[in-house]
Amino acid sequence: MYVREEENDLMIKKLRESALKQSPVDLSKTLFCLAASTVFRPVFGQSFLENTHFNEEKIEELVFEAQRSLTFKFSDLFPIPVLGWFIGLVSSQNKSLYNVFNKVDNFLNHIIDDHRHSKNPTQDRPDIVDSILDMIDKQEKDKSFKLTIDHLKGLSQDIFLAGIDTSAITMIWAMAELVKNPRVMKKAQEEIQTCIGIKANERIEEEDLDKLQYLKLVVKETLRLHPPAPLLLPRETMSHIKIQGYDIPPKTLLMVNAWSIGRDPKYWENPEEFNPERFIDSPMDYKGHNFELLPFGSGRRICPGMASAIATIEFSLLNLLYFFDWKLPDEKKDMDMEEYGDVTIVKKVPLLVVPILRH
Ligand code: HEM
Repeated sequence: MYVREEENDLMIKKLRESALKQSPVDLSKTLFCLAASTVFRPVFGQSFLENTHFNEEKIEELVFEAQRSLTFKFSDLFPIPVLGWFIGLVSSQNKSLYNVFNKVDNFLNHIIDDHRHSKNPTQDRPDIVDSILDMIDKQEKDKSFKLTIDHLKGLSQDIFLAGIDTSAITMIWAMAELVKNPRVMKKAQEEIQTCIGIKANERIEEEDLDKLQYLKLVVKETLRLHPPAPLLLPRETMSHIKIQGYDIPPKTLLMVNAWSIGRDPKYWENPEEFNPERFIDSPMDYKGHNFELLPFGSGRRICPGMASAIATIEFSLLNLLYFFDWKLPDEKKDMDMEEYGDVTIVKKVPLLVVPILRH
């Protein structure tokens, strides 16, 4: 069975208990944990979550702390590098960056130590860290390229910082939009009912996703309105360029505002409206070919995790909509859609909703 299926089964089991009690659940937390374990297990294995003090909550804290430290630095903004560095020093920006780097490095050391020394590896082993450690140990000495622990740490850090919260944020916004727009929720559930029906084994499988079209449009519309990385990742010009009459010298930091492009009335009709139907019969996709929709970036450095993220997001939404109806807690009148953040944009107020059992 796939990791994704196992993790969703676990999530549904816990949500069923809340549904029986008719108590609200913090879906923001639930979906962050789901995204964390779905990304972690194939790469780092389950055992370090069990063998060390790093649980999903600690990981969430570390991911957000590290991402906050990635926002603009004085050294990025001042043309004379030493001046930016000096302001960073007196404002203690350099110190906090150094502290976060140490925390992430300490976390990665834990993972590597756990893989090197754990006598009783639990499920999911060998995982990707095991495979790379094995390659490091067995590589020939005279090769010009040498794979090192630093390469392993770099790869792990990329996956850790780029792969977890982005998927979680998308699922959270998708569920918030669905609860806020009952027409869309109903239509997505009707499609599931028609195309999948009632599963005899009460389990959703990844293959079930192939039968659904509208759910995929819901995800696309969510990524238009709520790209998790609103400014993508910074780029630097390699040579002198001219954009719309502006001269841009080499080595200039450029940001692409995918958030505002996705809401630009020049390209989108009623841009603030959550309307997945806008993509019916439209060739527009998020794979980097249409510059009106760039949640994963474009070009050579487009997000390498796109296919995996989409599968995780679509599959979890399918599970949530197949097993439950969703409503706001009685005391709430409307869904709060306030956004927060810069490197990533999260839903500021946790998504508190009540699951009602369908199956
Ligand atoms: C909805 C989920 C996700 C979104 C919206 C997203 C978005 C992005 C964006 C905008 C970039 C920068 C691309 C550019 O500058 O053109 C990026 C880069 C990256 N993403 Fe994702 N991502 C997601 C999920 C993932 C996952 C699941 C992984 C890995 C498990 C991942 C790994 C990476 C890595 C390693 C990079 C850096 C690539 C490079 O610089 O060459 N991402 N992502």
